[in-house]
Amino acid sequence: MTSAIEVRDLVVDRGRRRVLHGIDCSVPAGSVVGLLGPSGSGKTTLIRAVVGVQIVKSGTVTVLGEPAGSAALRRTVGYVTQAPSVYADLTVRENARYFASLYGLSAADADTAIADVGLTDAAGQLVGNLSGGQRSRASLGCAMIGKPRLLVLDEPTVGQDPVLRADLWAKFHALAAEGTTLLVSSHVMDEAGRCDRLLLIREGRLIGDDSPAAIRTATGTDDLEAAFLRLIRDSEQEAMA
Ligand SMILES: Nc1ncnc2c1ncn2[C@@H]1O[C@H](COP(=O)(O)OP(=O)(O)OP(=O)(O)O)[C@@H](O)[C@H]1O
Repeated sequence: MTSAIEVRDLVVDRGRRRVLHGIDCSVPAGSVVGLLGPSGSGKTTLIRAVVGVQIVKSGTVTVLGEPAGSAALRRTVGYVTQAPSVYADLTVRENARYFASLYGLSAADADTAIADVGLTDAAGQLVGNLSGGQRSRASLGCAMIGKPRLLVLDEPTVGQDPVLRADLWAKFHALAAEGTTLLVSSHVMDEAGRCDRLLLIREGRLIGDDSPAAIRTATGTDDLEAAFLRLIRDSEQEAMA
């Protein structure tokens, strides 16, 4: 299977601190890959390197065959940050139609994206009046409109109720089945089992890179949270040896 993302020996410093310590990983095309780790472990920094907005100290990040951040990737990579990037003084529909127009797409395409994120009933509402969870879904819908080949989502399910979270994950897999690659960060371990593969990061180092099933087998536990803890312990023992 071809890789949508190849990260080789990536080192990133932020401020005076080393935040990523030589990350190596690849993300297979057409899959949903979860990037999981505790708060402050480096998920957003790795994501920023993938979308090409992070200054890197050394190493390479290749996205869809191009260096991360290349002009050629602007139309093919979608990025949804933790802070919703939609206009608060426009309605959901106006936002979606605006982003659709940037891609030369129709009002119907905008309406489809709104439906995909479960916001049809709120389409006429000003984004500024939406709940936090609705606002992040509006942002996600707008990022999906241009049908990017790679969709990078930083904690997209924060603040969503369980039914909506399940719907969003079903949508992610439907997009992957059509060939889109999704890199989805989360610090909620119960979402890990929904991914095709997992990248487990801790203190700027990758301590797991496999399918949930393989991680369960390797750690001898069905509970992915317990598996993660076991991998942390193993990596600490390795570091001390
Ligand atoms: N602008 C910055 N300047 C200096 N250090 C930063 C900056 N942004 C983040 N960091 C540090 O880099 C480290 C990794 O942060 P990052 O945001 O990548 O973690 P994260 O895993 O995404 O966390 P969270 O789940 O809380 O979003 C943290 O120690 C953080 O304090």
